Amino acid sequence: MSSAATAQTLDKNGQEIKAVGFKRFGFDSEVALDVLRSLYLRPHYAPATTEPKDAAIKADSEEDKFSLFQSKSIYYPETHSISYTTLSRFPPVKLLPPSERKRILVTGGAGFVGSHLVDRLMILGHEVTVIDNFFTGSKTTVSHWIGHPNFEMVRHDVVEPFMIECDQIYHLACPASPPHYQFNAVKTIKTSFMGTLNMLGLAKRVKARFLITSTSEVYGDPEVHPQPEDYWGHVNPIGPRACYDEGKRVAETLTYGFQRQDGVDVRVARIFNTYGPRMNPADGRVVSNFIVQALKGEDMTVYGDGKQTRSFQYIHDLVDGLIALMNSGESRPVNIGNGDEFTIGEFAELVREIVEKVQDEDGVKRERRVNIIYKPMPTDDPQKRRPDTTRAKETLDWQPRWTVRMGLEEMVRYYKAKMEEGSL
Ligand SMILES: O=C(O)[C@H]1O[C@H](OP(=O)(O)OP(=O)(O)OC[C@H]2O[C@@H](n3ccc(=O)[nH]c3=O)[C@H](O)[C@@H]2O)[C@H](O)[C@@H](O)[C@@H]1O
Repeated sequence: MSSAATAQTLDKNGQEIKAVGFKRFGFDSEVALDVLRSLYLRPHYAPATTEPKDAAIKADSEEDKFSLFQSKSIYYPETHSISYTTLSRFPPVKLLPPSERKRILVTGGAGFVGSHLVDRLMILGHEVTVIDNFFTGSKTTVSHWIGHPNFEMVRHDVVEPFMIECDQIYHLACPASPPHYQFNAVKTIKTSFMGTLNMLGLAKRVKARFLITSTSEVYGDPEVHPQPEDYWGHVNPIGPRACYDEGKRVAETLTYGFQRQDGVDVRVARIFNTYGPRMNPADGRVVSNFIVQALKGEDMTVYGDGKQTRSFQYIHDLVDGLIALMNSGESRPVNIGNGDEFTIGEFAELVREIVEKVQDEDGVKRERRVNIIYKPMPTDDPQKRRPDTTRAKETLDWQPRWTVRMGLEEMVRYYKAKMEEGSL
């Protein structure tokens, strides 16, 4: 077994990360990292720390203890079939007094970002309702909460109105990876426009605070570097990415329209490239592609000459930023991203090195070192991207803590365990 279970996760200042989140703006979002890990990493990488008190259900082994809080899928290669398990016991959640317990709606809550946000809000003791149409999201990302009294999941497409009493709305629903959002461009822009209109209408009606996850893509192929929030962007309105970029731009316009006209309490997060466990391996984005390719021993595909840049943020930093923004008084757009910028060529080499490190720790023999190969550049692919996060630092007191290396190591372990189970 790997030594990774005991490996330390160090932040950008070399301090160990034991918990994520913080108490800020009257909202406590702090959760022990091992508790979160017990919801997505397998036992040999992250033993669960929470011991059940009841002797009758006390687990015999690390493996049993761990599986108390995580649903599993077991793959049977002979019949190419899969068996899903459900939990008989839920991860412990905080007992909040009713005055502090919020009713929170998360649209797109079964997606990659949504599921991590849901984990955090649930552990913190809030009542969470997820709506998702499962186009890119999956029930497996939140299956460990299904049946919990504080949790509800509804199959619903945000292009149709939805009614619920709630205090806060995190509006995440929209396909976000270029191959997915270009698959049905009309549906993507419809989701951004109609979905945001419906959720803003709901926020207005029930007087909920509304947060939309916008994107760095509103800056298009930027002529200003790094990108501050007051940069208006450089977007091709008729190109293949426009359904997403312009969709999110109009969603922001709607959001501020409801604020000005109807007094809706709004928050706008512009999220920069984010990665982490539960990213769909077939997502098509660069981090999942590179890790899966390297783990499978396949060539890693760099598009173009690999000189374009991106700045990668780990999922836990993003969730910290989203929760801080939601509970703050900042209603202007806020960039949430990590300023560590890489060329895609450099990034391919870093991912390859980290995959090899994790394989070596686990005693995996490689047949060969994977190659990095070059493929045509997609149309309108932005040449550079790095967030200016001064506003988030000043108004939210938020800064990313995870190094790209630390986040990548964890994500590699997550995908590797999935591959060993046969579910990837
Ligand atoms: O996160 C963001 O800020 C936004 O950017 C992403 O778009 P993009 O930056 O193009 O993300 P990727 O598809 O991961 O591509 C990053 C870079 O890697 C390249 N790439 C991608 C995949 C691959 O296999 N190889 C490769 O070289 C792409 O051409 C691009 O230059 C997503 O579209 C959005 O969800 C998101 O809002």
